[in-house]
Amino acid sequence: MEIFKYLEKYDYEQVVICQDKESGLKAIIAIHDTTLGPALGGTRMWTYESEEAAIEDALRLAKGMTYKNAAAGLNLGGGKTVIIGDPKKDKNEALFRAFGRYIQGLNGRYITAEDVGTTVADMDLIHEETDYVTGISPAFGSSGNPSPVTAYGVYVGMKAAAKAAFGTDSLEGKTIAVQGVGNVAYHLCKHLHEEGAKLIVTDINKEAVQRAVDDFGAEAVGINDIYGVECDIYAPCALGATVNDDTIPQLKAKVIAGSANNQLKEERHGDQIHEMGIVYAPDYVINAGGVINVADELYGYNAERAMKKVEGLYDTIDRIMQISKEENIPTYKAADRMAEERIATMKQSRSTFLQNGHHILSRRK
Ligand SMILES: NC(=O)c1ccc[n+]([C@@H]2O[C@H](COP(=O)([O-])OP(=O)(O)OC[C@H]3O[C@@H](n4cnc5c(N)ncnc54)[C@H](O)[C@@H]3O)[C@@H](O)[C@H]2O)c1
Ligand SMILES: CC(C)C[C@H](N)C(=O)O
Repeated sequence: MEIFKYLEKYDYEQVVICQDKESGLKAIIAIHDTTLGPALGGTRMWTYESEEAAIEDALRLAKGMTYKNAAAGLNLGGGKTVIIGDPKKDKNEALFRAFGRYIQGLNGRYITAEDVGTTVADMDLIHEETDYVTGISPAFGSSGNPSPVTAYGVYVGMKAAAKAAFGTDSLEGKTIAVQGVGNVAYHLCKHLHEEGAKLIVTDINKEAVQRAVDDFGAEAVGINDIYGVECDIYAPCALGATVNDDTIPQLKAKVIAGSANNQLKEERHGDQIHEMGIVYAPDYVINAGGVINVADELYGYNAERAMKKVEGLYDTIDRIMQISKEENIPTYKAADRMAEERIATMKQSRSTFLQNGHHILSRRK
């Protein structure tokens, strides 16, 4: 990867490579765009095939957060961190505290939270070194684990997508194929089960699968069988790029709606599913519940206010579906336009110089 060429192409602001020999910290903080406010995005801990793969993931995820935060109406820019390591084996106190010190060094340009492989306990360790972290323990007045809220947002967004495909937003009797039943998808399955949906699940973690089978009567299938199962909705809730050349021909679902980030391997896959008549709920719109929830901490956390905003994801997805239908454009394009227009408008309106400029962090004590 020619890093500066890539940064220039997608207009990234900053990439910070963090190393701490004693604790084993190897992290990449990517800040994509801070037009709307400080970059807020989670920290992923994962075993990457190569350093290049880790940098690429951080960059793609950071750009996704710019669009997610903009489309969700938040006054926040986009950033993300990846920590290279095995979340089961490589975590230690010093690692997260060293990472917290790097975040503190950015002086509010980047705020972190949970993502795949990190937990509230990890955020609490980061919090020992910096205030620029959300999703810490509720005992600190924080919102805690964002996953159940993300799941609720995916649930209401899925209903709006179902309305576009089936003419009703009821999920009762619908068959939903859930890929990955981790933190978000477990709670999503709970909502779907309660509404009377039939669940088909898969996961590389056998215990996670068994929990869904036991708790929700889900049917378990093999890792690669999930794409081709007879179902109404495919819910990608593991990692990204699962809508691709290999999987699209297998899909029987009429709707794609799940929590994973970067579901389309490439944009052309979004065009392809649109032409096939598959209704796609854009990933960064439907999965914004968690960031909406943690962002509320910056105003002094109020669960009721945050949940009301998360419920609004139904209307946002509904609006995207309408634009897509009226203009016959893929839903991902309708969502991108919505996000880009907000950033462009705010860039214009915030360009006036203010000696005492106000921003979202001004309210923090
Ligand atoms: N946690 C949040 O609040 C949040 C918010 C927005 C988006 N997301 C995104 O949603 C997705 C899930 O997040 P999470 O927090 O639930 O993570 P998680 O790690 O708890 O769950 C992911 C699950 O996917 C499984 N998995 C990994 N690779 C798989 C594969 N190839 N096939 C099947 N299963 C596989 C894992 O074993 C795990 O159980 C991620 O893409 C994340 O970025 C999460
Ligand atoms: C800020 C976090 C809740 C971010 C979350 N992992 C996401 O991808 O939206």
